[in-house]
Amino acid sequence: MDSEAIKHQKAQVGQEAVQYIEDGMVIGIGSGSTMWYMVEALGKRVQTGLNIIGVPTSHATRKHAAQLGIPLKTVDEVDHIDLTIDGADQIDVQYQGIKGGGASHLMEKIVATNSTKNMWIVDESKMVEAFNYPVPVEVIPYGSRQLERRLAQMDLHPRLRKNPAGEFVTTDSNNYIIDLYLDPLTDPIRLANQLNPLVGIIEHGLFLNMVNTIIVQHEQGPEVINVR
Ligand SMILES: O=C(CO)[C@H](O)[C@H](O)COP(=O)(O)O
Repeated sequence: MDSEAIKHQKAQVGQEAVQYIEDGMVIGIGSGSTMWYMVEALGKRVQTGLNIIGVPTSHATRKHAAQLGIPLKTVDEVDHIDLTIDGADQIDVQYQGIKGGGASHLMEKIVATNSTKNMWIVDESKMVEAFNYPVPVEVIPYGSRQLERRLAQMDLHPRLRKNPAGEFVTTDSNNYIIDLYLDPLTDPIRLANQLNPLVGIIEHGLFLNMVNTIIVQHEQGPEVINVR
């Protein structure tokens, strides 16, 4: 699929997802380019009378949603979140996900795990047999190069993420990202179990057994997968 077709599918699925938002809901609002379209569509519904509270998962999403007049609260200011809608980098055949390509997976995972339901919205290029996308790991800057060496010793092919200027990418929580280049990654649960005990890791981008509904946009239209 070329990049124009992918962009078109992201826009379509972003608009599609807004139909699932009902008056009175508290909505977790994910991050990334697919979610950008969803936020635009949600803004239009709010401007025509929809009454919701949004809980953004990144500074970028907060800024975008606020500009459109979407009422917002932080995850600590709400007592529940009815539904979180978010993008994903890849989804495998077990409906496990990799997130964090945009470096927002820590806040996204905190919002997701505090949500009654989670929905992912993706273009069809994101659906894969086995993951072949780098797994992002958010790490404390202190000791991050030692951690990178440790991950290399574990054959996890780590690389501290840098921006085009060659500086370490920092997250909204002022941490670094180490990407693990594992291709293919067939056992994400095993990888999560390897990463969880390591000191200095705050959160990895494996979102396991977490999604309730996936909307996959195809050329012919959206496909809704009810996972759990
Ligand atoms: O996890 C994320 C950000 O941390 C995004 O949901 C993921 O990277 C997908 O982004 P996009 O919609 O731009 O392809």
